[in-house]
Amino acid sequence: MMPWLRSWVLKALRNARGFCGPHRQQPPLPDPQKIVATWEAISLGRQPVPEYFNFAHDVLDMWSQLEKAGHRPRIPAFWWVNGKGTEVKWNFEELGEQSRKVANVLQDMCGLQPGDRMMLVLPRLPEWWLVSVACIRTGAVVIPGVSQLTEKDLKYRLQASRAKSIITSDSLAPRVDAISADCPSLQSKLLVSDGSRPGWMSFRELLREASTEHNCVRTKSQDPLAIYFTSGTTGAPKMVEHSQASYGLGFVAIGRRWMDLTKSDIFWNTSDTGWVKSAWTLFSAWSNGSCIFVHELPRVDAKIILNTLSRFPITTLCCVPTIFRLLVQEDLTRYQFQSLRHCLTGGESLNPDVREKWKSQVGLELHEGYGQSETVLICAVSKGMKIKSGSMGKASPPYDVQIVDDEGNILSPGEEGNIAVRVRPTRPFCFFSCYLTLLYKALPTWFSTLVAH
Ligand SMILES: Nc1ncnc2c1ncn2[C@@H]1O[C@H](COP(=O)(O)OP(=O)(O)OP(=O)(O)O)[C@@H](O)[C@H]1O
Repeated sequence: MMPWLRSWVLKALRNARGFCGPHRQQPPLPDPQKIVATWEAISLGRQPVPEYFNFAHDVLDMWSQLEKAGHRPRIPAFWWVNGKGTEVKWNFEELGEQSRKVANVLQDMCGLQPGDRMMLVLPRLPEWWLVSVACIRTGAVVIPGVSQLTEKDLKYRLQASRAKSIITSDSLAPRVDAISADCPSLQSKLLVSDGSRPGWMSFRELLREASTEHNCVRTKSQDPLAIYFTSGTTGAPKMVEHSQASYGLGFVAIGRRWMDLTKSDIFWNTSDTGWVKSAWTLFSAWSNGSCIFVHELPRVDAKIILNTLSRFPITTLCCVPTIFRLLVQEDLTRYQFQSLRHCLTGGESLNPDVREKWKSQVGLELHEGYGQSETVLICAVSKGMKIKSGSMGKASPPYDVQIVDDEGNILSPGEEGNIAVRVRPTRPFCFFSCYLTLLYKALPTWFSTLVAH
């Protein structure tokens, strides 16, 4: 064959097979607004959930490409400060690189396979966000916990979940050592520390050596992503499993509508990393291309929070009502929050007095939201909604939320009852998959919880 003809045939074949060689031009990147709008439509239940979905590959790596192509302002994707002058800033590309390294550590050093479970108990350190993303890259199921867990709590959680690996810091490691002989499933322990400890692998050392090359696993939308233990208000903590889609896609619209997040926003949620709210922030902020801001905040201190809000260009703030109660006790006229424009709260009842004080001194409303470990956001006061004292807002789509009696009958306005989410005939995709032992099928038509206030 003539050389020019051969090269023409080869080129045509390559293009026909979708070969990504040097001759083939990459298709132009879609408009970020259109991509987020598609994810948002899925998260509102208006479009079907795709069969395969992986947040790290489909969302974070997409933002990394969009960012490289100049479709995002030059703000970090992750911004961590410790209040002592140390800062960590990653854009989406750097976040991708770092989390791929962690994925290699989890796979090669901890032997984690898709579906294996890893317990993640760290204070607000950047490693928490890296491990969360790395678990998604490897298909490992993350089980976050708070640093206050006692030996008994740890033993219960490790035994019940049959976690294969745990990653934690110096303060919790002795408690894990005290009970690990009773947890036969636990095969590897990673320590996030500048020191070392017998029986533990040094996470930071392994990370230094790890490769940045990693192939993200292809996960189905229904594959497990995370297991949360509920607070145990009404009995022993239950193990709630969420899927790749329920968390990975379930927060896009919540991020847009309740949190009012865009690719230009810098979002600070002061929540402990062990609470679901930390994961809620991760998925809602990053799917909308926003920056997650974190202060190490070893102890809750109103002055530190107010100074941080004055010093950094934080646009969106989320704290539990208890923290807002502390903040409004300070002299807020001494602070200027140049960039702050939207405030959120949830996790416990908000006292109207706190909302009014915040509004009168800062000039911003507090937008309340309500949800449980089993759900994403159930109802909320979205931006622009009329704020009524004592109300937690309106149903957050795709949920059909009603107030029902103990038999599941819908009550009239003004009657006291249970907050209920309709789960039959159509199960909302963002609802939890199952309690680890109690199958979803066992639930009645309404999933309900006693109204707490
Ligand atoms: N805006 C809010 N106002 C009042 N309470 C809230 C609000 N948001 C969340 N909550 C509380 O947080 C709880 C969700 O916490 P979580 O799912 O961890 O477990 P739990 O329901 O407390 O515990 P368990 O199911 O183990 O008894 C809600 O049930 C509710 O009591």
